Amino acid sequence: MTLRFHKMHGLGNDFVVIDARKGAVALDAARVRALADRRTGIGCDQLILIGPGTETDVTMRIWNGDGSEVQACGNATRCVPVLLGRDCTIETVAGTLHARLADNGATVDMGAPRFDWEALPLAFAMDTRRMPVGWGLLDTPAAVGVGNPHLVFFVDDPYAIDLAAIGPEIETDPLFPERINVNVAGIRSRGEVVMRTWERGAGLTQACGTGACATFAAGRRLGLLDATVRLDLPGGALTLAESDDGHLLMSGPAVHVFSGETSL
Ligand SMILES: N[C@@H](CCC[C@H](N)C(=O)O)C(=O)O
Repeated sequence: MTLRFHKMHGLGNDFVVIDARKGAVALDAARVRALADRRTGIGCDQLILIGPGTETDVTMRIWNGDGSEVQACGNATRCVPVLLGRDCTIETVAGTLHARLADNGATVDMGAPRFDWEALPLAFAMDTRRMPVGWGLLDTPAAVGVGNPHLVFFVDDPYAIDLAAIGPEIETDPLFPERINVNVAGIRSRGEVVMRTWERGAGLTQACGTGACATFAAGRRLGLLDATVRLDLPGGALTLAESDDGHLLMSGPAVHVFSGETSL
């Protein structure tokens, strides 16, 4: 049976998007890995399954390329209104998100960040503002939940960090029972940040929307950033703004590249 898909990306963080609003699609970790494989499959960082909503326009489920299902995906959330061609509400396991079309992409209300250690989770209680832990050259991170868990290290030069080497060690540290996404960020001014991400279940990506959200939220919590910030990721720039009620509003591009069919 052939499976129709859409290939999309947000700043090079790429997705296979399956629209199952008109008919259920069976997915498991093995099929996700097969579809995500960049040599024998279609290839993507994450696989996104869109379904019919009851209280919302649609539902969205997210799997990393390693087959792990996760709670949030910022760049993919911007792809949904682009695919639908309209503003929409999206139900995810992390809650309801509001997305609206904007110039060449979308703006998404990603909700309020979480800072409590149990929400991430961490294996035991700890100050998540400046954690008393370190790995190699990286230490004293902040931890932030934006539907999924993130660690944020503020460093002088994010491109001087061998993230491909240290990322997997941190991702799988026993301190993080559900693993964790790892962000390194350099603050250029109160309105500009340069950052990179080692993603849980996907590795180094060109961009991580929830990573940008977490970095912005951590910087705001530490009094280092203004209420609207440009974040420069390897694949391009996102704008993060804090709403009056403390929500994270993320704006940036989202692109439909092609559609196709597969027998995988
Ligand atoms: N690239 C996504 C994040 C996808 C999930 C993440 N790797 C996790 O495991 O939590 C984004 O743009 O937020």
